[in-house]
Amino acid sequence: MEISPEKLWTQVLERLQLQLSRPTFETWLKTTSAQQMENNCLVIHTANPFARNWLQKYYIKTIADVVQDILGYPVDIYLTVTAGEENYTIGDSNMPWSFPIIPNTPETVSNQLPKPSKLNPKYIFSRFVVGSNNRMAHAASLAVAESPGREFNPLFLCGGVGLGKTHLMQAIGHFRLENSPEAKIFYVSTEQFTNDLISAIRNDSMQGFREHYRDAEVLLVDDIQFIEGKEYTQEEFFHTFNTLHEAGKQIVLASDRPPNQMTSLQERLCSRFSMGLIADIQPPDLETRMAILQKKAEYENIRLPRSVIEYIATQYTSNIRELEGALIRAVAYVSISGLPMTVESICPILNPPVQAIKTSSEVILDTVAKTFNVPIEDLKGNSRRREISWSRQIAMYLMRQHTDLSLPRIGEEFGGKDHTTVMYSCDKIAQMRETDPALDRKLRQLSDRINLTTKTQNPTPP
Ligand SMILES: Nc1ncnc2c1ncn2[C@@H]1O[C@H](COP(=O)(O)OP(=O)(O)OP(=O)(O)O)[C@@H](O)[C@H]1O
Repeated sequence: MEISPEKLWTQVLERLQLQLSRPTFETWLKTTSAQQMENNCLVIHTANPFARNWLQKYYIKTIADVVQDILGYPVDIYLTVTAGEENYTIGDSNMPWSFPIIPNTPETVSNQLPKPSKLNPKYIFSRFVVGSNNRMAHAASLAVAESPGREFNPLFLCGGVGLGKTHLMQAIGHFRLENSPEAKIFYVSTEQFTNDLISAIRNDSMQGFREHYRDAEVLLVDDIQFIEGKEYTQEEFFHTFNTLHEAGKQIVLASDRPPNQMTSLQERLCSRFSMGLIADIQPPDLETRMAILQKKAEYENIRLPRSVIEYIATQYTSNIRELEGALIRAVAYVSISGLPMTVESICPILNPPVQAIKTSSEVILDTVAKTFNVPIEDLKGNSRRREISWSRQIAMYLMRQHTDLSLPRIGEEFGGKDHTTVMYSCDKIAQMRETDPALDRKLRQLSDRINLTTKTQNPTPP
């Protein structure tokens, strides 16, 4: 069935209106329109660069899913703005807040050889701010980039969420490619490695899978903690690791914790992961946070008063992704509202997260169950009823914030859900929170309640 781009977009907007909160829809989507549809690419016109970049960052996948749902096949979504901005192409490193676009891939390619992921053009050494929190990780990454396979092999980068592990890892990849553009630099998430393995088994193409990964000159594997508990992936990764290591090829791994804290990791892998250099990244201090904001603003050509930089940097202390998110929100807000860029203008929209006190999964389940009036068994169950799955997603998100449990362990707390379900829920709530003030308020209240219960249960000794 042929459908015009305008009609298609009207249907997409109708559905998105139901899925997204009102402020989100009104601010970012209401003024969009479809321009054309050609070669499986739907071109959407957005009101201004901020709306375009915001949609690109937070809603491109949601939009693509809805379009695919209506058409029955995937298409690429290309967001544009009016005159003056057309020179940007998606994935262009000059584009403010751009992210590399990974085209929707039809199912049929799953039986072909694994494809290495693209590198984010922004994740280069020159955009990385070095501070006391990441100095060693940065120096080691640079050394590895300059002489791969020599000094630190493997290089194991570890640290909390949003602290620059992926950035450094990909910077190594960019550096190598700049020096030798034909080099086989493979950047994969552990998830992708596992998926490639599964599809190789399914398609009887293990040989191709092995040859592909063992052909890497530099293998960069992100989120290696997700290999925990996956026996067969560990087995296969062990052999890939050995082949590459023996051939003097560089391996770089990133994880949210060091190898010896990864549960259900084979002993032989644990010792291999630890045999090079383990470099950890800590949360940045105030000066480093300010320098990161400053650099980001310079690259994006945004003039930020020092007072604003200082204000944002003081509010967001533990996660650079959140710090950058706050800057994006502030810039978008002043651009749309027409207010000057001052602390007074932006402070109402910058609500730093409530400091989440570490607690037990029971406290979280209990608080969410009481607040939403949903039995704990339902939170742990498989019901897809809207209010139950919504409460479950919120509980998963809060468990990520208020505990040190890994995603697979959180999945276990919810009756054995897969870690990808947990990851999806956490990402979804985190993204919605950014643009939905009512949800943000609710999550703050919940965090406050959880903190209070935890303090009451474990009062600090006088
Ligand atoms: N030192 C830094 N200088 C400049 N930007 C940074 C720095 N550290 C992190 N960032 C930026 O913060 C964001 C999050 O970083 P990144 O994705 O590398 O974190 P991560 O540690 O891999 O997080 P996760 O554990 O969630 O995978 C990125 O946009 C990155 O460019």
